[in-house]
Amino acid sequence: MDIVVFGAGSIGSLFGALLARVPDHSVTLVGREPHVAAVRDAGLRVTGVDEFVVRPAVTTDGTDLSADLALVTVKAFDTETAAEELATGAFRAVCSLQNGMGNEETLARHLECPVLAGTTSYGAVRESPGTVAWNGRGDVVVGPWEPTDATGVAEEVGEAFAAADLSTAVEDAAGIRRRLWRKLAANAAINPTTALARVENGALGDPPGSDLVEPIAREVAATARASGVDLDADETAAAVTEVVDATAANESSMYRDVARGRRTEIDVINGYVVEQAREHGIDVPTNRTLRTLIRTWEAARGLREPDRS
Ligand SMILES: NC(=O)C1=CN([C@@H]2O[C@H](COP(=O)(O)OP(=O)(O)OC[C@H]3O[C@@H](n4cnc5c(N)ncnc54)[C@H](O)[C@@H]3O)[C@@H](O)[C@H]2O)C=CC1
Ligand SMILES: CC(C)(CO)C(=O)C(=O)O
Repeated sequence: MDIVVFGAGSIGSLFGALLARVPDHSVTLVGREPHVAAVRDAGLRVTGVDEFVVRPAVTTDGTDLSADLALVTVKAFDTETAAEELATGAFRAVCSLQNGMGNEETLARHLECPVLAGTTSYGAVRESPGTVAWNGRGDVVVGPWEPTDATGVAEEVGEAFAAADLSTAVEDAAGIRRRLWRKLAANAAINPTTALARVENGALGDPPGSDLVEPIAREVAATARASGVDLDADETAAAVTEVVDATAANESSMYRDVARGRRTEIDVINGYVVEQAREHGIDVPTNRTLRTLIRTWEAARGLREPDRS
């Protein structure tokens, strides 16, 4: 399969490298300098879980590309620009592997090809130009964003991932939405709390940290149900606790963003929960407080405009 990976940062570089190992796949990474120059000069080095070097095609120009699949791996606040650039090319399908919600709607607004949603628990950090650290093996799930199209394409993408030895599952549209909401619950509970308390995920496994996990997860589950996605509150809270335990040694992505003074994905995580809850007349005070705290930090650091609404 011909695959463009749009956003050759941490997870994009890892997926690009794993897919590029398959002789039948042809991979093009779209990224920024100096990473692109380093990959062009010496290849893309993977360290950690497995160590290898691949030589995918690489470019800084995301326009006028064509492939069977475009994998979108930019941070959520860059999805709009990515979609605009991808819309100048031609793809059989585009698939987001991003965290948070709303990325698929943004892609569908700009692109005519079928949009797939994806979620992954693989872990990666791009440590230096040309090198990505593969920190954790996980799984990847894909499915069509809309119920009416793309089931066949989702199966093909699943096969392309499986050929790269990625642990892959394919869901229908209802199934992938449930998966995304479940991941959203984990991100809503873990990311802002660990970022604000400056702790690894495992600190939420016991009181007082664990006291926050349940109310956040329950608010997300209630919002999901109001949005037509059947998430049981007890199961969701238990699933989030499992993620806390499984990733106990991790610094969450939001903790890393805040520690490095970078903008976070708060808008598509707790921000999304607050917006959806408001539409359905549900109160989500814990999510609202966390969203506002992280937004306050971003505004104070000049990473976002102050909210006037
Ligand atoms: N890193 C991880 O282990 C995981 C990340 N995710 C999600 O995947 C998404 C990406 O995360 P990371 O890879 O950690 O972020 P990252 O910041 O390391 O990578 C994104 C890359 O996209 C590049 N980019 C953005 N716009 C571009 C454009 N127009 N043209 C070329 N390059 C562009 C950026 O320069 C950056 O290198 C996020 O939504 C994140 O939550 C999901 C699962 C695991
Ligand atoms: C699941 C979790 C919380 C693992 O760290 C994650 O996805 C993130 O850090 O963004």
